[in-house]
Amino acid sequence: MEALQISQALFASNPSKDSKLSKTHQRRRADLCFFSSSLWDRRFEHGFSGARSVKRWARQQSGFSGPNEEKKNDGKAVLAKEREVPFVGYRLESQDGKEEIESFSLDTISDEELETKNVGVGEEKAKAKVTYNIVVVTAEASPYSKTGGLGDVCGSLPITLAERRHRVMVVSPRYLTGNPSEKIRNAVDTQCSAKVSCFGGTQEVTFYHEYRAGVDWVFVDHPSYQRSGNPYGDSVGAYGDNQFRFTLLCHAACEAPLVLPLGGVTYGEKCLFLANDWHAGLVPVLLAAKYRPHGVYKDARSIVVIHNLAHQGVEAAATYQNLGLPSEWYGALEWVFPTWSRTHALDTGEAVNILKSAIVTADRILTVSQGYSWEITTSDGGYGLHDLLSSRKNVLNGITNGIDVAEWNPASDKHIPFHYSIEDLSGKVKCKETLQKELGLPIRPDVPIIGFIGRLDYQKGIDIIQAATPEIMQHDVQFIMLGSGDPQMEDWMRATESSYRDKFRGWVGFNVPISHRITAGCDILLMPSRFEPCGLNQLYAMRYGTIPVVHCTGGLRDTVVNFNPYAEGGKGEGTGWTFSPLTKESMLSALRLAIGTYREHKSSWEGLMKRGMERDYSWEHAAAQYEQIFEWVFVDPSYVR
Ligand SMILES: Nc1ncnc2c1ncn2[C@@H]1O[C@H](COP(=O)(O)OP(=O)(O)O[C@H]2O[C@H](CO)[C@@H](O)[C@H](O)[C@H]2O)[C@@H](O)[C@H]1O
Repeated sequence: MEALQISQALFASNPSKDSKLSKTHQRRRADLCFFSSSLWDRRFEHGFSGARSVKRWARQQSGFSGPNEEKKNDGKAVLAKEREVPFVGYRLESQDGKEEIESFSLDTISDEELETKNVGVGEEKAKAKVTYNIVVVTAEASPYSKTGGLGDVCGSLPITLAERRHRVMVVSPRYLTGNPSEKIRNAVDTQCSAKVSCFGGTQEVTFYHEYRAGVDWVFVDHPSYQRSGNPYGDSVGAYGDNQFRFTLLCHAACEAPLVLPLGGVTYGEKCLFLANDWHAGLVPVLLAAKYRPHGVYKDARSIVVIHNLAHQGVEAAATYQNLGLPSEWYGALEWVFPTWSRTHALDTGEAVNILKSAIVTADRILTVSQGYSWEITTSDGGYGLHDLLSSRKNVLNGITNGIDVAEWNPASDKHIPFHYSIEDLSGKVKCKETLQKELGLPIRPDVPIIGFIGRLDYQKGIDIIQAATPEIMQHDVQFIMLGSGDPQMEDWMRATESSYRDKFRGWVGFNVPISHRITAGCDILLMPSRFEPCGLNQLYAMRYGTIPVVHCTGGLRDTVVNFNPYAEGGKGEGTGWTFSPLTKESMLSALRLAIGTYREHKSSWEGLMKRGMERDYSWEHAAAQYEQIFEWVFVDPSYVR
């Protein structure tokens, strides 16, 4: 606080400097005078060293002066007016243009009402009535970076939110080596940088930007993101400095709305941060501890979105001092391991837990299905955080993920050899034959193919698959697994392939086109996940007429309806099989039912396929539910003031 007073005094007593500042700088300084001296210094420096380039870049982006053009990455220019003029803060607007807020409750509203209120009728995309400036902070966003479902969600939900007229920025690292999409290289250097005080020094990050599909994709550039391997690790294991890398991301993401004049205007302080998983977990803490005490981000809100509670960003307690947080905020991150999990007698179990800090400081908490939102409040599913999560139950919601229905569409998928639809399924049989040929399996359209796609991780129940494989192989089936992760499991897949040459294929690696071809070519998708916050592969499978056989947990329980052949006057209902408990025996009996139905009851099988294919998996419905949460988060005062 002392530092703050000094910086303000200095500021006030130096009018000569003021006169040299442009109006923009003065405006920025008005924001900045709330900052502590170190923050102020950084901003001040930024204002002089970076402002020229920021302004130049802003001109390119917005056409504020000079030709009214916006330069695209391919060198072509598009009129700035084609881009909807951004706004600062959130706006309330009814269809006839008058300002209005209509509030309704998710608990009381029916799905049909929600459709007509927000999802829209007919072909035209729905527009939100209340729109916000949204900053999605994430470790991955497809197609720029993806190791799993987090990338899918953060690559597609923002586009739907933007289509609904929210102003949306996605902030993620600019990974350059390893397994990045070439697309990340299209982003242009904004020549705008921020200095972050953490880990005992000052780190400079630079912002890159691409405006695509109505979304501002912002990439934080720093040497620590330029590694071989994937975003989190390489063949040796997880990177040792992931806490550092994602601390930088969080600091940078908090700066981005203040300093980046995207489309000519910054997002400003009245924005809503969606902090995804532990990697973005410091964002709510930074808002509360670093910015709000200085009057900045007082009107912002934050929601932590939990895609996977098993990963919490836990490190030794001593690392707290590296995070760039005031010492008095230690309690927010403090985490003590239970005695039984300590490694030796002198181990005090003291640690810092980044996801925990987000849970205790964010304004609201979201998970990616309703089932999972309940599971995480139980001791079985809460990974030690269940009591904390239960204590915030009133702001904890679950919204089932949607999918990118353009990328995952069997009628137009660029990765599959033949297209098909609910009206004409013939292309699926051809996809199956092509897949068998591609993988060197006997080409037999009559044999059911079982598929598995996913990280080779304990979460995904791969040990159950491993235990059940000898019995699965006794059936006349083919089994294809695609995955990477646990090296022992990778070896097991290779060994199993050589034991069952005509029945089993194990593709070790991460390959998006192959995942599409397996989804299209298989008949059954197996997901014995131990827990599954939402799960996307079962959604992709159902959209592709591939029948999911899943453990009845989390989002799998919420999205797969168990097959009942007697329902609907014998027409049957359901879209797959759900089994419980998670044992080899119950998985095998569900698989036996599926295989038997495939062989003996062709019309029931076709019914299963069609019911799955006709469901709406788009993000529209979920986006409307997100908007309800956005409305609530701004109705309440911020949780930490
Ligand atoms: N080897 C491989 N090659 C190619 N593609 C591969 C692959 N392995 C996995 N994938 C792809 O990665 C994605 C995995 O998504 P999931 O939702 O099934 O799981 P994940 O556990 O990563 O996500 C977490 O976040 C998501 C999003 O919220 C939740 O749905 C989920 O339950 C939660 O565990 C899918 O697109 C899948 O096709």
